[in-house]
Amino acid sequence: MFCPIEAATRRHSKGCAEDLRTKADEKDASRWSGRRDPCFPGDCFAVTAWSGSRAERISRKEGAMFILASASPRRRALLRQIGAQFVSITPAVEERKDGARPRDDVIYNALAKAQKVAEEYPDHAVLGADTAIVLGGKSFGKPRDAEEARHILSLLEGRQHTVLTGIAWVKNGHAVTDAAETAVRFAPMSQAEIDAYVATGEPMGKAGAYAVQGRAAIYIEEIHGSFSNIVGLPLHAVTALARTAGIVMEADDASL
Ligand SMILES: Cc1cn([C@H]2C[C@H](O)[C@@H](COP(=O)(O)OP(=O)(O)OP(=O)(O)O)O2)c(=O)[nH]c1=O
Repeated sequence: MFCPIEAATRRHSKGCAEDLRTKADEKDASRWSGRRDPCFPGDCFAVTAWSGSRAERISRKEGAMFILASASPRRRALLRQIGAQFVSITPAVEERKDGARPRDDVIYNALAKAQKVAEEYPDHAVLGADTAIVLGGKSFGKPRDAEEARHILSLLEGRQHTVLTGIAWVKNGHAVTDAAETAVRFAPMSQAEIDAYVATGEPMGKAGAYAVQGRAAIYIEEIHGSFSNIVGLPLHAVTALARTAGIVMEADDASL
């Protein structure tokens, strides 16, 4: 069952729920009242009633069942892989990476991304996600530049780390959240191998400075857990969470 967004946020971040609430309040205070009913199974919808220029692009995609709040081509590819019908909108969100509680951070960021888009499209289901890797209690996101990519890879090589992806569905002012964890063991890499890999450009835009679905695959010795989680969207968790919230991801989905 959906929780009110502010409650879901508060669970994962002391003080941050108020930040989101304040922004939303500034935009449209009335949106937060009268939207406290849970979303019942079968309460699905097609994304059809749009207005404005960005919405025109969206409305051409008939049958979209939800909005992916993401700029990530990997997340889009994963959802297409399972036949989900969606449109994507890039949210402008400042991501939180304080490192002390990485699981809370990825859930908070996923919720912030979904909530940002839901502010604009409050009647539609919105999916947000955030991926980080954790090694020795320290969390790493996307590298700023090649130097940082080399540094992160020099820490990962020859060791096991955890990939965490937070996910959040938001609809009608309510949210459900979860996070998936995958253990990944890197083979030892020489400095020359790290330099050559970074020179391909592949690490940029990827949490942990590598792409398991790309050239980095030759350095991945072991994976325990969801593969799609490493690539940015744990498909089992995403669909299971959607089901609990009564969100349908494709038009002819009869699983509810
Ligand atoms: C570890 C790993 C991450 N990644 C990617 C998935 C995500 O796109 C990215 C993690 O960064 P995120 O900040 O989670 O996502 P993003 O900035 O790409 O997209 P958005 O915030 O708009 O949703 O790293 C891979 O593609 N392969 C991998 O092996």
